[in-house]
Amino acid sequence: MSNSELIKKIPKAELHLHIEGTLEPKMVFQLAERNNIKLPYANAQELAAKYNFSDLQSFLDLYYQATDVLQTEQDFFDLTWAYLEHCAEDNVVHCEIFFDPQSHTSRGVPFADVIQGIHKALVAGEEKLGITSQLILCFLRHLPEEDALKTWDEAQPWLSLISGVGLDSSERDFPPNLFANVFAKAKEAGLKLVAHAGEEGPAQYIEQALDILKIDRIDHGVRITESDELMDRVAKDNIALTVCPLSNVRLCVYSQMQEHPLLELLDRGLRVMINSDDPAYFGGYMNQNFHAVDEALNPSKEQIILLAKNSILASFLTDQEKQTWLDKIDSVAQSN
Ligand SMILES: Nc1ncnc2[nH]cnc12
Ligand SMILES: [Zn+2]
Repeated sequence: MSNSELIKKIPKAELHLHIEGTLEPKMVFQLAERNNIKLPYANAQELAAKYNFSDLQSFLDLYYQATDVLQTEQDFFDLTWAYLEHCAEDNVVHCEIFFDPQSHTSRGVPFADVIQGIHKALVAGEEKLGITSQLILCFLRHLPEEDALKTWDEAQPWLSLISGVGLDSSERDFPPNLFANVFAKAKEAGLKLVAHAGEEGPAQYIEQALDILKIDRIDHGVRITESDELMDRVAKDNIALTVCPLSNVRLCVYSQMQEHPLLELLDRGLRVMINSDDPAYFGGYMNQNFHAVDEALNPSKEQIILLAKNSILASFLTDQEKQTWLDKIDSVAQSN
């Protein structure tokens, strides 16, 4: 089997995916029309032509602007359903999805509409496509912790639909320790904890996220390469890094995919896997990320299999569910 076939056939989980980052230019225009919103672009091509980013902030400015078209429960349902169809195509069998409630509630969209739209699509995804999922509420770190605490209060009636909390948005100058209180509350409530750290920010932010926020999994984390000591610690403790190769290149963390440290991290024993982050903006969904890595870094079959296994191992599935998928991965890997 070629690497390309293996990538298509192998079951995998996606653990780093912002649902708002799946809003394709075409859907921006469809929703703008449905919701009577005037956009500052003539058409979807003109909007897509702006997707030329110099860093994280240049992307976030456009990303938050585009989310304005998401207004109703139906919009959130349609957005999530479209993503699940991509999962089905790419053999993503389980996904753990981020959503940013503050970017919607700040515009007057009720929290209930956001979460119910997403949740109903996830339920339909399991029924109709056999894809399992979990939901992770992300706090926006460019806003004060007070705002995150208000969002945490708003989330209380919906905690049964949420598996974890995360931390995203502008990383530089917004270290994890600013969010110690809200993460402590989420931990107390028994939720899983994740945080973007070491995407653009320094390796110390990864350390803070582990030591102060007590996170279970690191999002991005690629700047861990700056600290041998931290790499050893994270490998020893089996803390996973949800790496996003196309995102890192499109946001200029690396100037080209050939420079990406994914395989070095994997060979060093870190639990890394491939994710798409904001696929509508960065050039592709799960398998496009795998193919880009395959082309630039020339991984072995064993490395591709390990990346898929790590996606399952680092997920918040039960041990039994994990074992079922690991066995399926082995059987696909052994079939020629
Ligand atoms: N790559 C990313 N980093 C931080 N915040 C984000 N929000 C959406 N995508 C993000
Ligand atoms: Zn992200």
